[in-house]
Amino acid sequence: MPLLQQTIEQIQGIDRQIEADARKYIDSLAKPPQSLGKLETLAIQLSAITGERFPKIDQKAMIVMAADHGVYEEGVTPNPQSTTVFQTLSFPKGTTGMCTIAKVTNAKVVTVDVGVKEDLPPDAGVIIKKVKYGTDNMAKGPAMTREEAIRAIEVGIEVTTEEIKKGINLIGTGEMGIANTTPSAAVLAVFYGCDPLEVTGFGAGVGSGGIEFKAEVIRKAIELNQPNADDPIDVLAKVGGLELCGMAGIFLAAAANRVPVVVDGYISLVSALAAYKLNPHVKDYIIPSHQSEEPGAKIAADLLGIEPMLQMNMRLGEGSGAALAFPILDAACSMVSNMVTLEEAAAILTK
Ligand SMILES: Cc1cc2ncn([C@H]3O[C@H](COP(=O)(O)O)[C@@H](O)[C@H]3O)c2cc1C
Ligand SMILES: O=C(O)c1cccnc1
Repeated sequence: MPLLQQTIEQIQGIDRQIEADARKYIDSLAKPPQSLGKLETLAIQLSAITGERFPKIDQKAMIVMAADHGVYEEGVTPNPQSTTVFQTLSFPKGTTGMCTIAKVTNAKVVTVDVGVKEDLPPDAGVIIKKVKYGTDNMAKGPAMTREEAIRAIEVGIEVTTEEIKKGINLIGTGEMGIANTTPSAAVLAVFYGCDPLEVTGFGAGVGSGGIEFKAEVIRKAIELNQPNADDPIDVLAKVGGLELCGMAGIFLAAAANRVPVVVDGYISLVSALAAYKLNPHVKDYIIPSHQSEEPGAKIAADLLGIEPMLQMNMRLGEGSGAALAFPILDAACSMVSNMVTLEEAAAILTK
């Protein structure tokens, strides 16, 4: 069976019994019920995902998918496309914004070239799994073929499965790809069935035509390619991006292997939504992080039914918000592992 199909079929819902047991145990700790708020919900979700009352997330990885976009030539961003290359090469050095946040919890950074326009040096610490040299311009035709989209999703599955085999027990999703808020908005507009302007934002900067022009390019691409909203792979292939596919693969592989996966901002959320449409159980394995400033991020999170927990006015991408959620997850695990129960605490009196 092809890898994508096999992975989709492997995904099952989380264990509701363990979830209920975890709730009961956390309620028995020395605190008023639910007084640790979202730390409790996170701990319960981690237990239900892993099947462990005391979940371990001591081997963390940020997986970054990097790729370029043919739609760049329409002028949707003022940033040079070469930014994708130098930023991608900076991840293994640990010097990007996300990397500096990931360092706080000693998270490993795994960088994957799934479709950067140029050949990267083989010794740069980037995993080279290039499906093609950037997408084609979706304003002139499909961004990629269905086969290429499937291959890019499989790259995400392969890399993630490999990391899990090596012992990684917490994953965060990240991306790098100049112009990728444009396909993100296109994919979301198709899934949500709205006018692109509603989900188009500033990204890392807009060209001289502003957000209206960016939305017009997206409108044109959707009209031309007619993606089928009920077929997530068709949508990703026609108006998506290679790193969006790669990240969808990360979500699928994490869920298939019962490993928690923290979703970053707008671009990651759109990929998560595509993976969710391939198997709705994926949602159980997704842990929210921050509320990106991009207007579409809220819509994507609502469609997924998850609530971002951090309001930090961030709009960088790269996985920065996901990495920022890692210490909070550590706190949730510490709470379950180290707190005494109310009964144990009260026993001090009788000693
Ligand atoms: C220096 C720099 C570093 C970045 N790191 C992430 N992004 C972010 O910006 C891009 C998306 O925005 P747009 O669609 O407007 O191009 C992605 O690469 C995203 O990760 C960056 C952008 C820049 C310029
Ligand atoms: O929220 C994001 O993922 C985002 C927002 C702006 C630019 N790049 C990424």
